[in-house]
Amino acid sequence: MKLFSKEQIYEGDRLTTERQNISSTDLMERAGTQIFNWMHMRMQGAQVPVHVFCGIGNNGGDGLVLARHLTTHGYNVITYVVNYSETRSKDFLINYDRIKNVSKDWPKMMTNSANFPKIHKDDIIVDAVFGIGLNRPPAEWVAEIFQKFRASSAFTLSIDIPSGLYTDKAIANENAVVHANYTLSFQSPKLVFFLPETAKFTVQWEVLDIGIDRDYLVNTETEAELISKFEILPLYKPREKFAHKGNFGHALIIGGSHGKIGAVNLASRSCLSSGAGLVTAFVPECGYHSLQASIPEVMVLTDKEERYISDIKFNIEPNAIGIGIGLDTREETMKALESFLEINKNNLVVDADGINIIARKKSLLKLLPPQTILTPHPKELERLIGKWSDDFDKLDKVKSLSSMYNLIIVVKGANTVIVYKEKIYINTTGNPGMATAGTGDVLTGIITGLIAQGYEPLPATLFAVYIHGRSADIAVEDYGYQSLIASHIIETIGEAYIDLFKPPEQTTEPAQEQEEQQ
Ligand SMILES: NC(=O)C1=CN([C@@H]2O[C@H](COP(=O)(O)OP(=O)(O)OC[C@H]3O[C@@H](n4cnc5c(N)ncnc54)[C@H](O)[C@@H]3O)[C@@H](O)[C@H]2O)[C@@H](O)CC1
Ligand SMILES: Nc1ncnc2c1ncn2[C@@H]1O[C@H](COP(=O)(O)OP(=O)(O)O)[C@@H](O)[C@H]1O
Ligand SMILES: [K+]
Repeated sequence: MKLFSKEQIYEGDRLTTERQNISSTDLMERAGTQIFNWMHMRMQGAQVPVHVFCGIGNNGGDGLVLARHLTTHGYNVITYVVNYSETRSKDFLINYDRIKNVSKDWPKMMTNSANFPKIHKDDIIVDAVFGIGLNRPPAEWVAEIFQKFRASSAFTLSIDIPSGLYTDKAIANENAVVHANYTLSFQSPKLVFFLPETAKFTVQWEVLDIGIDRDYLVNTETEAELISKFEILPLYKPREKFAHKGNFGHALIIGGSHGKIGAVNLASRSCLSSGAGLVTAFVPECGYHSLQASIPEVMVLTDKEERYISDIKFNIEPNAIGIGIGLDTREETMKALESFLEINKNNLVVDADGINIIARKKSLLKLLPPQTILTPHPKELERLIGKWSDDFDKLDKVKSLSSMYNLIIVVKGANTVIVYKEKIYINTTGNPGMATAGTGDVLTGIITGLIAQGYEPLPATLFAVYIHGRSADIAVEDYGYQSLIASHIIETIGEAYIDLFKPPEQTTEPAQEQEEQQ
């Protein structure tokens, strides 16, 4: 699913009115009516007090349309205008007149937080104060109103975006943002719903279709894209009946040191389970027996050193190499990695200590082959790009590193973000059960396995991140967040593949729940 920028959304609105020959007021009517339909379907006329707080722009206009329909359908609705500016939008004013025609209870004007009404925790708050037009911090009294929403504990439904969030930059003050239980977003979810610092402002979100011009939606390239089954399924490479293991490539996993051979075990097993034809592990001598005994399917090559890797030499011709897991960062291993990179021409996935070594010696970056994949967790990323001031700054820094060295960078975490040059892909699978040792090693194995069997680096990365999270989502059903371990994720890779071909359970766009609330 494309994530449109604020400018693209405004342009889509404008083009829609032009091509469908409707006014912006008509489009607002559609938007507000969609919100009303959504509430009406769920409330079925219930007389719970609904407090609709409207700003003075078009987001407020949506709120007024909603309040009018709620009123005419007999709901118990109280409407407020949070009068933060005298510059009211045209469509706000039109709808302000329209609501006055259907009710004797005109919207209550608020110019400070002192006249905030009493709101019971079982009431409903609709937040239509700011939409995507927010361009500077809300006034202090408006922020106080947002805090009063929260203090009331009433269910809070935000229209389009929780008020106080920008679409394209970080917030300055967490207290000046509405904490929504649910956000109904027009046409496309907003990027900030997925970033660590701002995802928490809405527990769930859902997209409402307001009939924006189809051609525009289909043909407009966005900088960000949400990755779910719909995007992944077309990347899948089916197997032919007469295929043999030679068709699915040879993957090489290089890593391990004394006490960290398990990382190579996990990556090699997940590499096999992702479908690679052959998998070889290259480890220090101490890893030989445990690997041979525990995964008979994997071939093992060893370094001459017992406890660490000192010289990466092999007599096979792999199609893809995953390197760095459990590797250690001692001097000898750093040198071995550098010598290897100087001669390597293979597709590479670099993880863990592989990244730490590169972060220590940045000149190694230029030795990486085109479209090398780096899979840093937050600490490794910080070593690589330095500290960032906020999520947007982080993404900018990752994009410039990716562009400068032609790298695919997997920023791991809840909603893993894959960055390639200026484009970002946000994964939708995965859960907090994955915050456990070794799950990153599993991801490295899957990406390497997919490249080995013929996937191009970028599709391989998207596919792997999706499947890795999906496997964990399947496994967590049996194990729960606490007892899920990396090996369980490997065991469910098969089910995650099969799941790709199951029809979706819901026909409409499901609501998306932020993980922290589960
Ligand atoms: N453009 C359209 O045709 C449609 C717009 N829609 C709604 O319109 C919203 C965007 O509306 P607007 O562009 O009017 O913007 P908002 O309603 O988000 O904000 C209103 C205006 O307040 C001003 N402002 C921004 N930050 C402020 C601050 N901190 N203090 C005081 N004033 C501030 C800005 O001039 C801004 O335009 C969307 O989020 C969506 O809800 C929907 O009705 C669908 C159709
Ligand atoms: N809260 C979370 N929600 C979803 N995915 C998560 C969460 N925490 C961690 N993960 C995923 O688990 C993996 C952890 O990788 P990493 O930190 O490298 O683990 P390790 O180094 O132990 O192998 C990443 O793929 C990351 O995206
Ligand atoms: K809002």
